[in-house]
Order: sequence, then C-alpha cells, then structure tokens
Amino acid sequence: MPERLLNVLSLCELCHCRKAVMRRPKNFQKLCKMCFIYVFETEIHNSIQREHLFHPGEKVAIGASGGKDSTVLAAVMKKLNERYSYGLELVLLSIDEGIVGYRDDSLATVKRNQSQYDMPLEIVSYKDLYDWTMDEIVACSGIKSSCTYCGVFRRQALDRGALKLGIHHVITGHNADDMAETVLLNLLRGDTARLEHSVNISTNSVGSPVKRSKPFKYAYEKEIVLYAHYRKLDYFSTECTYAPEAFRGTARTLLKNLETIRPSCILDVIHSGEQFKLKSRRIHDKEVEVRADGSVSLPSKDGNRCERCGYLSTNRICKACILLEGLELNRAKVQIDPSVNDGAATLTKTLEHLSF
Ligand SMILES: Nc1ncnc2c1ncn2[C@@H]1O[C@H](COP(=O)(O)OP(=O)(O)OP(=O)(O)O)[C@@H](O)[C@H]1O
Repeated sequence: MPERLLNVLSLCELCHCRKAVMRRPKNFQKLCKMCFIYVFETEIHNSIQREHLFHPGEKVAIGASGGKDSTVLAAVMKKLNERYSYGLELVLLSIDEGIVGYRDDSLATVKRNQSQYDMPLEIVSYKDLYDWTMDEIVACSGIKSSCTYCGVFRRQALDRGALKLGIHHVITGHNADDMAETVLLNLLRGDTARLEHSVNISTNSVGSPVKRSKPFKYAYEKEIVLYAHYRKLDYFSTECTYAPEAFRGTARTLLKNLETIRPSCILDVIHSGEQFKLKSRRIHDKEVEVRADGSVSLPSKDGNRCERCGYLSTNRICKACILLEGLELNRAKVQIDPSVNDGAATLTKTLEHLSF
C-alpha cells in the first residue's frame, strides 16, 4: 500500500489539515481519505458535465456485474445524482451469463447492492435469451473463444434488458485502464476501424436505440479499488472462471508494467486514441473505410433487423445469431461424436474477418 511510503508527518496536499493516508496512483498527490473520495467523485462529475452525458429526467441503467467497477459506479452515480440534482432515475441491470460458481455469487452481491443503494434491479439471462449458458457454450466450443461469445451476447443482452425496462441509456464501469488496453489491442491487431471509436465515452451501435456510456473513462483502476476500500463498498472480487483471452491478457500485463514506470501512460494512450482519425475515401460517391490490409468496407445501413431474431443489426443476420448457428451445429456434432469441438472456434475465426 502507498501508505507505507508516506512520511508519517505528511499533511494532505488539498486540505492541509488532515494526515495524508495515500498517494494518488494517477499523479502521486498525497491526500487524506476524505479529500481523495471528494476528488475522485468530482472528477467523474466533471467528465459527466463536460461530455453532457445525461439529461434531467433520464432513466439510466447501470450495467451491474457485482464487480468493483460497476459497484463503485452505482455508488458514485447515486451520490452525484443526489449532490448535483441530475434528476436521473437509476436502475441496476445485470446479465446472468450462466457461469456457476462465478456469476451466481456475483449476482448475490448485486442483490445486496440493490437494497444498499435503494435501486430497482433487473436480471436478464443468456439462458432465457439464447437458450445457452456460458458453461454450456464452453463445454461445447472450448474455452478459447469464450470471450468472443460472451462479449457479443452481453452487448445485445444489455440492450435488450434496457429496452424491456423502457430505458435507452446504459452506463458501464469500463475504466481508463480498460480503455487504454483496448486502444493498445486494436493497435496491435491493426484494427483501425475499431481503434477510432474505442475511446468514445458514449457509443451507439448502428441503428440501436440504446446509447452506452462510460463515466469512468478517465478513472484509474487502482483509484476505483481505493475508493471502494475507503468507502467499504460491498463488491465481488473473484476473476471470471474463463480467463481473458491470451492476447488481451498480455496487452493488460504490458500496460500494467508501463504504468509502474510512467503512471500517466494510461491517460497518454487514451489521448493518442482520441487523436486517431480513420483514413477514408470515396468510391461511387460513397465514403468507404480503408482497413489496415488495404481492403475497404462500405458504410452500413441504419435500422436493419436480423432476419432470424428480429433484433437490430447492420447485417442480414446479426452476430449473435451467427454465433448461435455455429453452436447449434456443434451441439448436434457433439451429441453424435463427443470428440468434435472445433466447429464453433472455426466459425469464430471466420467471424473475425467479417465486418459488422
Ligand atoms: N454480467 C454483467 N451484467 C451487467 N453488466 C455487466 C456484466 N458484466 C460486465 N458488465 C458491465 O461491463 C463493465 C465492464 O465489464 P468487464 O467484465 O470488462 O470488467 P470488470 O473490470 O470486471 O468490471 P466489474 O469490476 O464491474 O465487474 C462492468 O463494469 C459492467 O458495467
């Protein structure tokens, strides 16, 4: 803990009267507990104001996983909504991916948060939406592509859950470390199309009526943990049973190592991402995107619906339905020959080359 490094006689550099108990991971400023809590909250408020994230009377769903980020998000949003009279109606929205021993425990935390923060809670499950749990998906297609399935299904599940509640704005606990990690990943993969949008504080999938925002875009993960610690928040701290994909994990480690040498590198990477503008050119009078490999993609149409599930999609069949098709094929094969389990992984690889 940074406390050990502090001179016992140090005073808080903000209030100059209470004893400093920590150094801010972001800029090494020595602060007392009360000033740190206030500064952390104020910085989130400033991001919200600067980006005009909300409007009075808006109904907002907090993507609540029970983990540290979304628990702190719920706690801070409740406080700011009251302190600055945002006039928001806040609701907790949880997705049950169906991971026994992980999500069932974290959902128990969200249920406690529901009463601690006095917010309504809605739980939507993969089983109800897709007739698959993540445990079943991993048993069928292997652990390697689990993050691909989970990511696609969760994004859609959050949208569907919000719409069920008549909500058009979902906020998530993605923090500065997550944002910098995504910039780095997209850069390393040469995924320029995603790179340009990966640092947006608010996003709207094409044609989707649900806006997604990240009020913690500039908040360091370490500070989120400290905030939860000082406010003694009740959160679930176990890692997902299905570890993050190897490449993302390596990018995360690289970033953490860089942060120890240069703490500002997290914000610097985000800043670099913000300055990135995609090269585009016009073909047949239409703006096209030029990918890293020189290939081009045409802009997608707004408001299309998936022919299978009827959900909003820029393609004829949405990404979730394509994944489900692979799973169903695999389920049939697994039922005949239990040694077959690479069909869905192959499909995932094919999907990586498609533009959505
Ligand atoms: N099962 C879920 N239900 C609802 N929202 C979720 C769920 N999983 C993730 N989210 C949302 O997406 C954000 C990022 O999730 P991710 O799993 O990438 O990160 P995390 O750092 O583990 O977040 P957390 O600490 O909140 O669990 C979360 O903060 C939360 O807002």
